[in-house]
Parts: sequence; C-alpha cells; structure tokens
Amino acid sequence: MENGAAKPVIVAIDGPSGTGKSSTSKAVAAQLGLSYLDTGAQYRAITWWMVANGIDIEDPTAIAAVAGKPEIVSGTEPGNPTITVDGTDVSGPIRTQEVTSKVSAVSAVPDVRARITELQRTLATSAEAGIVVEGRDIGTTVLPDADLKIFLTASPEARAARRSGELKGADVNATRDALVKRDAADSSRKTSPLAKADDAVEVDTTELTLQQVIECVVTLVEEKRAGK
Ligand SMILES: Nc1ncnc2c1ncn2[C@@H]1O[C@H](COP(=O)(O)OP(=O)(O)OP(=O)(O)O)[C@@H](O)[C@H]1O
Ligand SMILES: Nc1ccn([C@H]2C[C@H](O)[C@@H](COP(=O)(O)O)O2)c(=O)n1
Repeated sequence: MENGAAKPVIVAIDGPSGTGKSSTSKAVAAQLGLSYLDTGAQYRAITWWMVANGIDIEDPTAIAAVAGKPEIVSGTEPGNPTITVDGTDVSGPIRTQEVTSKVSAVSAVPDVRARITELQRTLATSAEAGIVVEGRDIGTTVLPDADLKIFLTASPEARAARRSGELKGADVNATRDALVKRDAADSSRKTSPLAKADDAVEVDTTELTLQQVIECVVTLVEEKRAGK
C-alpha cells in the first residue's frame, strides 16, 4: 500500500460445532492484532430475542416477520467479545440449553440470515487491521473473497469429550448426539448451509491440542500475508 500500512487481512474460519473455531479464532486474532467476530453468537442472540418475545420457533413465517426488529451489536475485541440485543448484554443467556436447541431452526430462516449476513459484512469491512470471522458459512457466503479460509473438523467423539469437559460431567453420549443433530440441521438447510468452501484449508483437530491448532492457523495467516 502507498503509505506502507499492511493491507487488512480477512480470515474466515468455519466448521461444525465443537471443532475449536471460537477458541482458535480468538487466540489467532489476539496474537496477530486483528478483530474477532463470533457469528454463532449473533444467531444465538436473535434466537434469544425470539424466545424472549414469545415467537413460535416452529413457524418460519412468524420468525421472518420480526427478523428485522432486534438491534444486535457485536463487540469485536478478541479479549472481550461482547454481544447485546437492544442494549442488553446477552452473552450469558445465549449459551443456555434452550437457545442452543432452537438456534438451528431460527438461523435456517432466509430473512434472519440476510439480516445477520449484512451485519457481518459491515463489521468485516470496517476492521482496520483485519478480522477473524468464525461460523458456518463465512467462506462460502458471507466473505467469499476472504484472504484465507480455514475449515476445522474433529471427530464427534473428540468434540463431545471437549464439550462434556466444559459442561462439567455432562453425559458424553448425549452431548455427542446433540452435536451431531445440530450439525445435520445446519448442514441440510437450504439457505447457506454449513459447508467447506472449495478453496478452504481443512484442518482436522481431532489429534491436535488447541495450541497446535492456533500455531497452524497463525502460520497460514503469516504465509498468506507474505504472499507465499
Ligand atoms: N484442539 C483442541 N483440543 C482440546 N480441546 C479443544 C481443542 N479446541 C478446542 N477445544 C475445547 O473445546 C471446546 C469447544 O471449543 P470452541 O468453543 O472453540 O468450539 P467451536 O467450534 O467454536 O464450537 P461452537 O461452534 O459450538 O461454538 C472448548 O472447551 C475448547 O477449549
Ligand atoms: N455463520 C453461522 C454461524 C452460526 N450459525 C448457527 C448454526 C449454529 O448451530 C448456531 C450456533 O453457533 P455456535 O455458537 O455453536 O457457533 O448458529 C449459522 O447458521 N451460521
């Protein structure tokens, strides 16, 4: 660039749930001085609002009719990624079992996706140094021109073990079944399903520590920036 400033780098990280997208993306963004966006938190936030306002989650028409109502604001600081709905901090409530069980239905509604995708593109293009955006359809739909696309995978067993550890004593088989069910719903919806972009680098994290995954992604970003 003319003034010598580095061009903002846009990194898209997609994959099924529990593959390490959030942990990896936050750490990579912090290490490289980039912004960070958790797009799952945005879909959880709109789901939380639908539940709080008594919208029938089984009725896509009812969801679509009010999809533009809540104001969702995401903070993109990797050390403190905030999320508010109409000014209320919902970072805790969006992680409840109720929201987790309903988010796939809400996020499958095309009007919801159009609304949230617009927010995501605005945040990504305004990040000065660049941004790491994680989700399900970032490389395929939201940011198809991202500089680097990563698709994280891991076996259902590894992902369930990670989540059960987090949920302190949760039954591993039940956790595995819930993960697999949510992935199937997210992969089979018509609009912008969970999918690997053709030009994404796939990283299987099953046998890797979180630190190894972070180092792998940092190296890929640095190589991309160096034009390798
Ligand atoms: N490579 C790894 N080895 C062991 N544990 C890991 C690894 N990567 C992530 N974890 C742990 O697995 C759990 C899930 O990780 P994380 O929330 O980053 O996944 P995710 O892909 O963002 O999931 P979701 O899509 O459901 O939000 C966390 O407790 C995290 O610390
Ligand atoms: N780009 C995205 C991100 C998330 N979703 C939906 C599907 C997920 O099951 C849900 C919650 O995401 P998580 O917090 O587990 O990462 O949100 C999506 O459709 N598109």
